[in-house]
Amino acid sequence: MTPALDLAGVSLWRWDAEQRRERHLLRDVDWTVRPGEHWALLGANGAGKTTLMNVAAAVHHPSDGTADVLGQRLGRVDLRELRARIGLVEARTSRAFRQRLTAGEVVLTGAAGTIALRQATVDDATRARAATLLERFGCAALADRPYDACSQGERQRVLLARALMPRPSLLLLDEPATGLDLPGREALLSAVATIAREEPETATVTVTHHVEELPSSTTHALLLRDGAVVSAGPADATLTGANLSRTFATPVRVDRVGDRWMARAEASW
Ligand SMILES: Nc1ncnc2c1ncn2[C@@H]1O[C@H](COP(=O)(O)OP(=O)(O)OP(=O)(O)O)[C@@H](O)[C@H]1O
Repeated sequence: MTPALDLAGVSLWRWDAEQRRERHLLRDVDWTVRPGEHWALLGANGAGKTTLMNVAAAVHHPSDGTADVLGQRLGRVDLRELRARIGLVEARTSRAFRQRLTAGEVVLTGAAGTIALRQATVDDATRARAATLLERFGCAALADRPYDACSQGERQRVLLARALMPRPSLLLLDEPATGLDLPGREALLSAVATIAREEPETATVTVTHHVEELPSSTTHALLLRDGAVVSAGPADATLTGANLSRTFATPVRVDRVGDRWMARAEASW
């Protein structure tokens, strides 16, 4: 089975004009994500999570090493075609919908991966899929509501439905629960767990700072610090107090609560 993601020795650096030297954002990252796996990507602010997601989303090329996304080697393929097979939910996507689209129309734009909607190009099958996805995430009643008028939590679920329109093989969620209240967060996490159940071949990666924001479907985790992998592998073996303490450079205790995780800083006094 072709991995959804296969990164070997991936490093990425950028020229830092202030310091007048190259700055490493990723260092020698090895990472394999297989179809049907659901990864958590955790790290402190500035650890390189978004940079790594941008490699996975075929947005950035590594400066060194190789990155195969859905079996295609970055640097050798048409990125637009590859990106069409990847679902991406990030804050930037939400901000892009400034025009007056309804939530249902925002989902429809996912079919072509555009921001604007060309109604004339939308066929009945596309409309039916959009309706099914809205229903699946408890958003059927929002279909005709202006997207701008939806709550933050509703918008995130609408964006999840949008990302699934082209039946992506790889779904990338960059801090999907940020800014959501408790019911909003739980509704989102349950939507992500539903994807894991109903689209068994789809691989997902969820970026977060908080283990409490990981869906119950999480199977694996990769912990990043200063652009380097601290630990990666099956979730229960990776999301340990010792590993998270190294990742966040502070003593952390982790508890498994049912099918979720909870972490808190160990008192240091
Ligand atoms: N184009 C760039 N040029 C120089 N430095 C960059 C560039 N893009 C990102 N960085 C730096 O690389 C580091 C990693 O950034 P990245 O956004 O990947 O971290 P992150 O783990 O997603 O952080 P956060 O949790 O705060 O979103 C940061 O220190 C950031 O300032």
